[in-house]
Amino acid sequence: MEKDIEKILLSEEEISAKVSELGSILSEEYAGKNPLVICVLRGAAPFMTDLVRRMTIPLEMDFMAVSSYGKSTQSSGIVRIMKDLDTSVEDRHVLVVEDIIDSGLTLSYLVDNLERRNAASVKVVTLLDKPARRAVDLKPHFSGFQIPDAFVVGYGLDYAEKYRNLPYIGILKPSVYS
Ligand SMILES: O=P(O)(O)OC[C@H]1O[C@H](OP(=O)(O)OP(=O)(O)O)[C@H](O)[C@@H]1O
Ligand SMILES: Nc1nc2[nH]cnc2c(=O)[nH]1
Repeated sequence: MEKDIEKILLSEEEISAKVSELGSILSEEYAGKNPLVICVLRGAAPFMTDLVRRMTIPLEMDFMAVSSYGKSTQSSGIVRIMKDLDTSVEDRHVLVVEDIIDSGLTLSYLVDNLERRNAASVKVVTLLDKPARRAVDLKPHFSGFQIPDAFVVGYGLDYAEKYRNLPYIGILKPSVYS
């Protein structure tokens, strides 16, 4: 896998420090609220499992899987729920955990969907934010790193289901996907 990486953008240590910082911020934000922390499968799984272990308050976890049509390295904007929550979000404080916001289309659909289910609040934490490519007006409430407009893999992020288990986040060599 290493030979396909052009450059390491965020090291394991940098990611770990940021996850701890976000965990502290979110523990304060959600103290006494027993939030429902939702992982958007599959990319957000490593971030979610590390993040909740840096949160020091009672919380619940659930998982959703969505699929964007026609996606390889670009979003199409059409989102379908492949696996729904097992928990009702009605009157719950919901925190959606994402690995990356790119066009924003996936999250804009998800936030809207969860708000319609009468959640008490819906907020978003993303590890990575790529604002250069936003197609909708969506800003995460909590964000780890803003990154440049490049295709990144590792720490949950894949290309064709590969590289999710890299412990760091790197920029993929364009020759791998072009
Ligand atoms: O802001 P957007 O342009 O909508 O892109 C962001 C979405 O793309 C990735 O998921 P992907 O559909 O690749 O699924 P995965 O998490 O299973 O890899 C990522 O995990 C976000 O959910
Ligand atoms: N793996 C990966 N998935 C994405 N989905 C949206 N942007 C990206 C990206 O840069 N890398």
